[in-house]
Amino acid sequence: MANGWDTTPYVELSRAQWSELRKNTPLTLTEEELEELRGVDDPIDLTEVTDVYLPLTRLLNLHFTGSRQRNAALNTFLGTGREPAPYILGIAGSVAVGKSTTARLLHTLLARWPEHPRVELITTDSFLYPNKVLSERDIMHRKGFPESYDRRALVRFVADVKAGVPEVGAPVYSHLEYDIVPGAAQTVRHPDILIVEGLNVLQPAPPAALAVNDYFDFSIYVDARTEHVREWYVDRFHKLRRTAFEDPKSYFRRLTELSEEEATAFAKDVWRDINERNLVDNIAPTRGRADLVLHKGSDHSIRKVRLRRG
Ligand SMILES: Nc1ncnc2c1ncn2[C@@H]1O[C@H](COP(=O)(O)OP(=O)(O)O)[C@@H](O)[C@H]1O
Ligand SMILES: CC(C)(COP(=O)(O)O)[C@@H](O)C(=O)NCCC(=O)O
Repeated sequence: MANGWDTTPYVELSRAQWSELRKNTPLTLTEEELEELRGVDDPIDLTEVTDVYLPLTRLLNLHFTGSRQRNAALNTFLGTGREPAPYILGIAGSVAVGKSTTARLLHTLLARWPEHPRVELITTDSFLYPNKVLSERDIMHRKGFPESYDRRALVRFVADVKAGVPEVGAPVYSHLEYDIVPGAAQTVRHPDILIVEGLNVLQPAPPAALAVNDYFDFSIYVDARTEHVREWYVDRFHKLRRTAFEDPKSYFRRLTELSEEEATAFAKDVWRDINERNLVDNIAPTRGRADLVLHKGSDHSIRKVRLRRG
């Protein structure tokens, strides 16, 4: 408080308060569609879509419109007739926190608004160096850490989309093969909205360079207590052992042969040595930079929302 003014840059709302802000936004998703979008071991239900995601799409729709108006003002000033630049939305958070479910849900929900039907999603794993390069640099155990990504290529990709390049290509990462797929590519074609999801998307740039978040119009950090995310990581690991790892093409196939106890110990070690370290050292410190924080409780459900207002 300075001179009686509330100067904190954040508004923190309980889930109940936030859900009021849905106003009359309609629910456009069915139970079957949600089933398709839900990540491995993510218990999200339609109540959470209604309470949390509908107000969020309402906010993003308003913000998108404001951003288009700002763009148009600039074009009028410059006397240029450029098409409006794509709106870029970043989504950050730990491994196993459920970022991909948030990203996939927003992808589907935002595309159902008439103002922005063309929404594309890219995950930053596409910009991980291939395993061969990671091995040569002796950083295979650092997959997911900032240095394991080709950050220049990622920034160039987002800069090109933002600049209105009609077709922008990116590599493809396979969780199954645990590597970049040789020769595979995905193409983003001038969307209304591009969602960029990944662990490190809120990391600041090195001096005199630009970071991917310099192109973001809005950013979301998916947050939970570290001990809860660890439990989710270990539970998901067990689930993956019974599903994806059974695939003959899975990089992790040998892990299906471990006993339950050995598997728990293995997952806890990977969590502690890789993912928790990355969370504590690189990811969590970027939370304050997000425009919106979705905070989850121990049962994965979103309990609080923090919005940056200035
Ligand atoms: N080893 C794996 N095999 C198959 N799918 C995986 C594996 N690890 C993670 N995934 C899937 O990849 C996606 C991204 O996971 P992750 O980076 O942990 O982020 P988050 O849980 O926040 O979405 C999720 O949909 C997850 O279920
Ligand atoms: C592929 C990931 C680095 C996430 O990539 P993102 O799309 O968030 O950039 C991560 O899911 C991962 O595989 N981490 C390595 C450690 C582990 O296997 O848990």
